[in-house]
Amino acid sequence: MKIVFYGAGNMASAIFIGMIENRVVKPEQIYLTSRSQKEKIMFFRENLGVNVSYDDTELLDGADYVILASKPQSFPDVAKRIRPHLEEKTKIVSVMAGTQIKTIRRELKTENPIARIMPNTNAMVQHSVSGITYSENFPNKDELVELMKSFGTTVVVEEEDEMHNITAATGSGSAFLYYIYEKYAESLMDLGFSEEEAMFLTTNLVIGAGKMVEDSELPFSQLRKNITSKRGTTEAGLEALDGEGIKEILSRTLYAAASRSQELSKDDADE
Ligand SMILES: NC(=O)C1=CN([C@@H]2O[C@H](COP(=O)(O)OP(=O)(O)OC[C@H]3O[C@@H](n4cnc5c(N)ncnc54)[C@H](OP(=O)(O)O)[C@@H]3O)[C@@H](O)[C@H]2O)C=CC1
Ligand SMILES: O=C(O)[C@@H]1CCC=N1
Repeated sequence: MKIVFYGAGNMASAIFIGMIENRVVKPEQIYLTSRSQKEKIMFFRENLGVNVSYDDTELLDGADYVILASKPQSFPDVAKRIRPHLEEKTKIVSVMAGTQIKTIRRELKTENPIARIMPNTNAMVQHSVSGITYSENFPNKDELVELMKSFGTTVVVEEEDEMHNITAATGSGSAFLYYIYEKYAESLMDLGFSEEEAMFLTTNLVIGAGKMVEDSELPFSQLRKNITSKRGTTEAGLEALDGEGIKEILSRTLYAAASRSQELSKDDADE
């Protein structure tokens, strides 16, 4: 199998590192290209043993999958590179937020099978939860799902439009959680901890809570209740959090992200 990544940035590298670490593909089956940051992809060649090239003929010759992993705004340039060399057998898989299958088809001027996936950077530790949707002519869907299992779990989305919500929930989702961790650590500093202490406490709290969520069969609400004593410290803190409208804040956050995905799909949809 030959898998070619157009773009080797944060998301692509999380995917191919996850694939290689899980031994689902061999490094020599992976080809990387980028726009200009050659040193970065040479680093991957030296450290992982993947192939690197800027020759589109060589890259696309016999490719089974082409992964579109640039920013949506760079896609027209990527499409120009791919278009003249795309073979009929090559399946196209896009990780780009918002960019619709019909837009990819139009830019690449192709009837080739296209899938859109929406992973997250937890792919690097094989814990992405990724949405996936396919064009009608996509063959052997199981093969792609198996490949994706190497970097986490997958959720098949029947309607492409549902990808907007998946993008908000999981594509962007870990960034929202990291931001909460950041603010938690900053608030510990307000309480009087040093930066080092605040980072140490927050990091271990997050790791421990993650393991509890993984190992325990209890819902989040029960895990919370198990910590909350009547008229105790946790109850006091939770009342303050609820008073600030934590649920509404998170709803607005997710709504803003999903709306941006919709806007991105309109930007490129009908020009
Ligand atoms: N980051 C994330 O958590 C997630 C990102 N996504 C999607 O993944 C995509 C990439 O995001 P991310 O990895 O964060 O972005 P990065 O900026 O980290 O990476 C973008 C990559 O695209 C390359 N690129 C740009 N233009 C071209 C070109 N003409 N030919 C070949 N390669 C090109 C860049 O090369 P160079 O470095 O040389 O400029 C770079 O390697 C986006 O579409 C985003 O919506 C989806 C889910 C999660
Ligand atoms: O911020 C973005 O647009 C991309 C898509 C999901 C995560 N990162």
